Amino acid sequence: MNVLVVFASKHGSTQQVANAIATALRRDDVTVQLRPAAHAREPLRDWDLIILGGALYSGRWHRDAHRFLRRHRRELENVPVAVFGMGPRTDDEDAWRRSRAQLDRALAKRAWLSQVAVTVFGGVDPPRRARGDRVRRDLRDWDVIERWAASVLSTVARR
Ligand SMILES: Cc1cc2nc3c(=O)[nH]c(=O)nc-3n(C[C@H](O)[C@H](O)[C@H](O)COP(=O)(O)O)c2cc1C
Repeated sequence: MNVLVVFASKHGSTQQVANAIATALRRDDVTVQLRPAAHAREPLRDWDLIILGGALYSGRWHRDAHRFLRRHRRELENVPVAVFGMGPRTDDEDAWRRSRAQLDRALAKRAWLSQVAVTVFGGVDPPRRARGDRVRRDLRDWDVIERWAASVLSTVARR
């Protein structure tokens, strides 16, 4: 299976998640390419699955993720796409629900997308310049991320 993992990241945490997904898929003998959304400009051909992840900022999904979907709309209509957003930095239900609602709102404009999975992963505080600041919060759960990648793969393999 050929999988393209595309990410839209500002401070790198979404890129790290995309990287972990690519690594997990490769362990399953999947051929994976990993690209920043802003550089994924060539026509999309021969992908069995595309995984698109983007950070949420101020209620909006990263614009490179939106641009990727706009730019490739025609080609994406027939490819299964799994989507993830990043992410709440406090582990409470409201924060998770808010982030999920933001991602759902972003995707509502893309009814044509063949979504096979949509999820939100925990986020990470941006790097701080000032010393002595409190510890960066990191709500990423790498087991959850790997399990999600595996479940997406089996969903697509069953189709
Ligand atoms: C200024 C700012 C605004 C943010 N707004 C949101 C938001 O509206 N919804 C959300 O789920 N996460 C929000 N986040 C959390 C980011 O999505 C999280 O930090 C993520 O890990 C950033 O990804 P990146 O490191 O790939 O840029 C915000 C973070 C910052 C610093």
